[in-house]
Amino acid sequence: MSENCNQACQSCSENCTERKEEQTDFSAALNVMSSVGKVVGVVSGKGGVGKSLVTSLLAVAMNRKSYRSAILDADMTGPSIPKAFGINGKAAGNEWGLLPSKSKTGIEVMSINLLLENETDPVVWRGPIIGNTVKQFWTEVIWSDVDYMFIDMPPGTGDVPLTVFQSIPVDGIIVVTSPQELVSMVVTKAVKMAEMMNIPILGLVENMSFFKCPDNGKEYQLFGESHIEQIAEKHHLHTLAKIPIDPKLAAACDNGTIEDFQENWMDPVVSILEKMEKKNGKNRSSK
Ligand SMILES: Nc1ncnc2c1ncn2[C@@H]1O[C@H](COP(=O)(O)OP(=O)(O)OP(=O)(O)O)[C@@H](O)[C@H]1O
Repeated sequence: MSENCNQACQSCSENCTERKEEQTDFSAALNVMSSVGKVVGVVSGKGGVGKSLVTSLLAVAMNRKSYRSAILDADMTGPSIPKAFGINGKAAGNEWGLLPSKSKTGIEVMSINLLLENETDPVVWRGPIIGNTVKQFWTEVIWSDVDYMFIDMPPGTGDVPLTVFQSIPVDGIIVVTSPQELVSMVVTKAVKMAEMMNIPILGLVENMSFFKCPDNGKEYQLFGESHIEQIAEKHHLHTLAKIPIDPKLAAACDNGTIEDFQENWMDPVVSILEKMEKKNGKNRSSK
């Protein structure tokens, strides 16, 4: 038994012979210097549907509304947030913790790419190490007075999303999908995971919904007919936004100018976020 034992077996991770109960509380404490308001997880059932793009657009939209927003990039093996914001430098630190990088409009960002020697270095780590690193982004980063934190979750419903949901107090999640056949099944998996973790789902965002031809103004459903409304109805959810395929959007992500991109697709989500409740205020703001 550790000499600092406080008999709280439910939240203790020590492998100890005196254990009386299984560990059931995996929550991680926020850095004492941090202050974080509402935490929104952005998830997708599978990769490549535009989860990082939606995370970035949400942070930008809330920032434009004068809320202090931040992005915790938990997508360790495909960290694309710093690139979309044109953040190249390395994250700094002080004796109390790591400092997030700031975008040009003041959005705080922490991502594994801000810590690696070269941004092209692959993260070839086992699940538990990746999960612990995400936890450290919560416990060891000094998030200064954030109103809305968006977590770009790793795709799928595996080990790392589970660790994030268990250790970080997420107040609500947004599920990003694209209009393809498999979507119904993968959305159902993401929705079921959120339900199992007891986290409210704020709604669905369909990305790559359609392409609007600049020549004739017609909308084409390049990935086939959308079934988002039926999926939303099946799960008693709302479709919050539909984002078109837009080459200018891809270019903005590629050249780090996502903050200059002027579109109001996220406005309905902004109103939902403004009204959302904090699920559990405990341990949230420590300042
Ligand atoms: N609506 C869109 N129009 C044009 N390009 C898009 C759109 N959505 C996403 N893209 C582009 O598609 C690529 C993948 O998007 P993104 O990184 O957001 O996906 P993701 O779901 O986060 O992927 P993963 O989780 O697998 O890393 C990016 O290059 C992005 O710029």
